[in-house]
Amino acid sequence: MYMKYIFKPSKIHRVNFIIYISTVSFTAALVVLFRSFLLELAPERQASVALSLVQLSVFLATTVAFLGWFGIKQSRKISTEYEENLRRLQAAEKQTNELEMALNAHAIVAITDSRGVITQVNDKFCTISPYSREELIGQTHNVINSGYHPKGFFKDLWHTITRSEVWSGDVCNRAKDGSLYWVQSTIVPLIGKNGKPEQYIAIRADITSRKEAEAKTQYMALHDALTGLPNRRLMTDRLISAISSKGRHPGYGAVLLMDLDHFKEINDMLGHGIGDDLLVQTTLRLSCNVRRTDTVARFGGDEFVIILDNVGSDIDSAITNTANMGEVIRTAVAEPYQLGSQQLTVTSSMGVVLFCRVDDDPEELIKQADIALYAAKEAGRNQLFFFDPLLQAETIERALLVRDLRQALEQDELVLFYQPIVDAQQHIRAVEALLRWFHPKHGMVLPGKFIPLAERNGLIVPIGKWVLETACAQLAEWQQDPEREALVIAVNISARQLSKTNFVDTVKSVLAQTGARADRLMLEITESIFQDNVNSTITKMDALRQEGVRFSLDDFGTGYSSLTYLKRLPIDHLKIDKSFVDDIFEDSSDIAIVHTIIALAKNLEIDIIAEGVETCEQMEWLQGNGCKFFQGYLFSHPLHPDKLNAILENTTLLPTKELRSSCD
Ligand SMILES: Nc1nc2c(ncn2[C@@H]2O[C@@H]3COP(=O)(O)O[C@H]4[C@@H](O)[C@H](n5cnc6c(=O)[nH]c(N)nc65)O[C@@H]4COP(=O)(O)O[C@H]3[C@H]2O)c(=O)[nH]1
Repeated sequence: MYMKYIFKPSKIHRVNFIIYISTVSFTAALVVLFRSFLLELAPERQASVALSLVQLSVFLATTVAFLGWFGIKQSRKISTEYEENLRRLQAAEKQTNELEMALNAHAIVAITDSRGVITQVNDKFCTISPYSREELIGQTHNVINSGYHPKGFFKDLWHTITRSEVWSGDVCNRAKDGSLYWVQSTIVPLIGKNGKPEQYIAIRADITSRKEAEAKTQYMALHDALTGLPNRRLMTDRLISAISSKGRHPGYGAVLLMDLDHFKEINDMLGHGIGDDLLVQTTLRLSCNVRRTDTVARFGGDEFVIILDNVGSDIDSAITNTANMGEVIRTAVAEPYQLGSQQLTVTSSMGVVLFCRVDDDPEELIKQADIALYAAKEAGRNQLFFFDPLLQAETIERALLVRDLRQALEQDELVLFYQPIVDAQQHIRAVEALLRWFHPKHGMVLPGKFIPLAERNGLIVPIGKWVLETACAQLAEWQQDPEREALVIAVNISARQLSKTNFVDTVKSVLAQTGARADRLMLEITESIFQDNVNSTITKMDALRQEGVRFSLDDFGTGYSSLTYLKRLPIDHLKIDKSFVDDIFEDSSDIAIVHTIIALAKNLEIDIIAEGVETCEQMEWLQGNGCKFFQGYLFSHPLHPDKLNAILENTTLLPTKELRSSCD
């Protein structure tokens, strides 16, 4: 196409050559012609004509010379221009080839006619699709339509390119083997003579891996890494849409907040690997026991949120259906788990709240479900509680109490009271350390109100350590006085404290720091301690017993049956719970239990302490049946340390003369 703008140099040389030859021939012909012309002239005219001819010849020769010089100059100029153009052309061709190669190496290219029928594709298109060229040409792009995009997407695309505008966007296509791939596509219309697009060139880049990475990042931002369940963020989104759907589909939905009972202990005792395994297995059970439209999400730790869509059109059916679904979940979770080499049974507690209004607040619903869950836990776990507005006030009160309890230690608001434990002669042989909290606003708070709260949030560990330090400091003081040095202090130890791996070291270091004798310290544990990891508990007890520390088992017979463990337990005393003592004259089965406990203790050579003795009759009956030690209001209420020390100043005999005489 460039040929019309330039001459070929060979042609120019040929023209110049012809001009030269013609000029020389023409001059030679003139000379011959002039010569014959001169010869025919009269001799006297020959000189003047010859001069004129010479002048003409000089003029002609000059003209020819000038023409020749000009011709050469022009031809050189044309030749230089030609070479320059040729060089440019070759560079342009090279660049075009390189661009084409680069385009083919990186882009998927297709050319279609104005109807979208494919007329050309490059190799890349065939590789990615992977259809052959023959299979593609003559087809429209429908052949790779993935169905991923809504119809409007391609409508917009066509609308843009038929208006002769360039369209760009990300498109998901389906390959011949059915897999999906993503391309970043630019479609350029080629405008024909009529001013309308007559072809389209689609240039695309494969962005499948980028899209996959984006999808993975998005998945990770919205899902829990361990279980793969929707996380708190996605759960909130789902809850928002479930609430807003109530405008279109009236009726009730439910939010169920579930957690595993004693998960923390399992994690602490069996390790985080087992804990994780338990969460994954729980996830499977939850997912298998909800409907496809429901959402199971991990809220954090061992807490799961289940959004139950459409649980009923009226409140009664919603409550019944939700309770049934909750029961299915609770039962599924309670099936034994195989965790590594061990089998474990874990129960769950659930708090439920129903919603039916489009303006329900998702955060508030979760808070209410949490309040209901808290209530389910308080009521003994392994059950489902519906949210009740009355619960809310109680929960707020408890939350405030926990806030204050955190400061109670620092603010010196805790005091250790002591309740005497006497022998049959009412000599004080030991005292039980019982915690009292003097709240600046509420006055004295009993442990029944704050110990369970402290257990729940772990505050019992620092509080328990303070109790141990205070009791041991008291022991060390009594050790200086021969009258009181034989006294023993019983300290309540919670399961949470005992589960700590450093429990033995903590007790030993408190004994060392205070200088208290180990054999004057009695640790009171309850049967609940044996729910988990009995072997580790026994090992810790053995280690402390070797130091001289004694153990008593509190609330015996009220909770988990530890009869099987009783034989293995390194305990020195068994405490008969107040509830049995209360009923020894009322309930024949309680009498039988007390008889059995006493007989059991005798066999195992363990001393019995009867707790909650309030009457002389109770004491006489217990004494008559082999009980040696007694604790209860009959002898003394728990006493402030000053009061106790005042009593113990002179004697360890309780100064309750009236009591003794009334019992005599
Ligand atoms: N009605 C009646 N009650 C009697 C009688 N004799 C004793 N009691 C009460 O029965 C409870 C005996 O303590 P517990 O079984 O160890 O039960 C304790 C113990 O489990 C826990 N507790 C108290 N102090 C501590 C502590 O320092 N650490 C831990 N972990 N728990 C503690 O709180 C529970 C309740 O303690 P308190 O309220 O002091 O209640 C005490 C005591 O005041 C009686 O004759 N009649």
